[in-house]
Amino acid sequence: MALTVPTRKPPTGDLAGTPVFRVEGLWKVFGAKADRVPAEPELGSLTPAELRERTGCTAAVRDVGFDVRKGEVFVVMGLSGSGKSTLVRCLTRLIEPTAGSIAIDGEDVRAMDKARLRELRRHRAAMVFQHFGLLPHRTVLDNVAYGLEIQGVGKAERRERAAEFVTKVGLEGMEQRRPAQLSGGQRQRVGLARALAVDPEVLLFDEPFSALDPLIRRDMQEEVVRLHREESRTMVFITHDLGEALKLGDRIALMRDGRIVQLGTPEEIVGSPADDYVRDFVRDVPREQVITVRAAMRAASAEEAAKGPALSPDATVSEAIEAVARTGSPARVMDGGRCLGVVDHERLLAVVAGTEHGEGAA
Ligand SMILES: Nc1ncnc2c1ncn2[C@@H]1O[C@H](COP(=O)(O)OP(=O)(O)OP(=O)(O)O)[C@@H](O)[C@H]1O
Repeated sequence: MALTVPTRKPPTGDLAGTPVFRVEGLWKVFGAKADRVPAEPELGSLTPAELRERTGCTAAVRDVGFDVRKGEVFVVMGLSGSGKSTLVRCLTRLIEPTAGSIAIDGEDVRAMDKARLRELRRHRAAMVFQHFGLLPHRTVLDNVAYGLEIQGVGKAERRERAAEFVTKVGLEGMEQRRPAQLSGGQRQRVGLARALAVDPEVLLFDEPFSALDPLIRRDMQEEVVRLHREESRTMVFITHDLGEALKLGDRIALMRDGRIVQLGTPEEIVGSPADDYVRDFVRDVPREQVITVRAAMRAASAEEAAKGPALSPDATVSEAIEAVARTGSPARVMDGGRCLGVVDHERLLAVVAGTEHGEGAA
């Protein structure tokens, strides 16, 4: 699998740890007797097929809980039918949850009235769909301005803001074109600019790039990483593509049959799969491109701590292999002036082979 995972720092300072969304005990069950399923533990523990047989219901989301932290890209990943879209649509009640709680910035989403919900979807948590719903008779600029128009922003201001975001997504010079005069990737950029222009606190992406050819898709992924870096906007991103999840996600929730089977950083998911299902899922991932030297290092002797190439703790094993091969000596993992540990040939090969214990050094 061709994959490059950019080394990214987790959000720090004010951004770290503050939840935008907090979800607890969330269920979405489709079917006539939906309410019974979360209420009766015996039903909740059945397999999807057993549940369908016993009750005629489908539990698309089953007892899910997680936080989306401010400034992170939170990826919801899983195979088709695992419940990703249902889960993300429940966040703004595009689908009504059956049970559980959802809060945005501490406010109870399930208690919101219609007006408040409209405000939530327009201003606070905007959804970017795979087919962006561009208006064919409008120009690029007017399509981008459309979300602002709905918000009641005046014409001069919305044109100015729209122009700014057209430039931001790299479509300068195409303001007067219509959607039919654009490539698929350019249309996606218009949709992205439209979502960004309304300046929502959170952007929710539902597999926005799955219809694109691989090169344009990579372009758009890089665009999202860049926009995220520039703006630190909180993003929830649905995908069934593991490579995309690893590339974009600060954290990934891996779903199966409506449950989250593991929630963690790309490194945690690849380095310490929670069960055989996850292990199988990530089996073909080049581990050296995801696992960092912080996880791969061992304690350094006094002599090792004094010399050798220096790496940041967030450097990947792949980068370390290059440094060690170049110099022929173990690489030091440095945090400021402090040596946290070293990685040598043996440790690095163990990661590539998947036989390391990943305990790191103190
Ligand atoms: N309106 C509905 N009525 C009944 N069952 C539904 C409904 N919507 C979704 N489901 C079922 O809920 C489960 C989860 O569907 P969901 O669309 O959330 O999965 P997904 O992971 O987003 O899949 P995909 O990647 O194919 O979009 C599936 O079994 C699906 O058939």
